[in-house]
Amino acid sequence: MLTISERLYKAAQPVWKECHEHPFVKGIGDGSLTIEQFRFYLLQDYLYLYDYARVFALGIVKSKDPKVMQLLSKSVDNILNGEMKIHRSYMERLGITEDQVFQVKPSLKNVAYTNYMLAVSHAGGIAEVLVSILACSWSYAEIGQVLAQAPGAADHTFYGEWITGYASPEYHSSNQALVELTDKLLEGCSEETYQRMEDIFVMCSRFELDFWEMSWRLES
Ligand SMILES: Cc1ncc(CO)c(N)n1
Repeated sequence: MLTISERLYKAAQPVWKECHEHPFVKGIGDGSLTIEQFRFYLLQDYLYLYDYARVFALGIVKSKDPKVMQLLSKSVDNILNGEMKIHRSYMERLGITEDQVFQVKPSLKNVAYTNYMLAVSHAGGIAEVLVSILACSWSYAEIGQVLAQAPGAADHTFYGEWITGYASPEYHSSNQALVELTDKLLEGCSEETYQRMEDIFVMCSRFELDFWEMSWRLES
């Protein structure tokens, strides 16, 4: 019998495969991505991450389990003060200040994605919150790992830092904790509930693909 997370993973495979094959993702891996495209992505992703952190914070509000609250508050800290260090480091390298990022308007697809996660999480319970963040976290952990396996990719002078960040044991283990928590929260759930979760997971995976595509095309 598959666990809930294994079922979700399987359901999203066609979309994840497209993410792995996307020229933006491949371009980070082989260093062929233009700095202009990466810069566009970086600014949009920086704005994205503040809302992403808000979704985790909503999970703290929705949870009654102190252990879950602790895990989610650690995740909020990991995003705002860990993951975003990668972005801040690239901003420094590219001469972009935080004030300048906040003058950038979030793109249509960026807003659509974060508003979807926030709406699902506001309307739902802790399980909806977890599942709506899981595709983001898990797909990045997998992309980081896959890209880091290519010889020299993690040592690339520009994209190496991004790859190393998402391939790190810290990122892997914080994602693993989210996968395990999702399984725990949804263990033995009804088929109806599972289907609702699958819809959320697949929708977020499609938004992930859209985010790569939007960044590739500089679509604001
Ligand atoms: C769009 C997007 N999805 C997921 C992650 C991983 O946190 C990220 N940084 N950006």
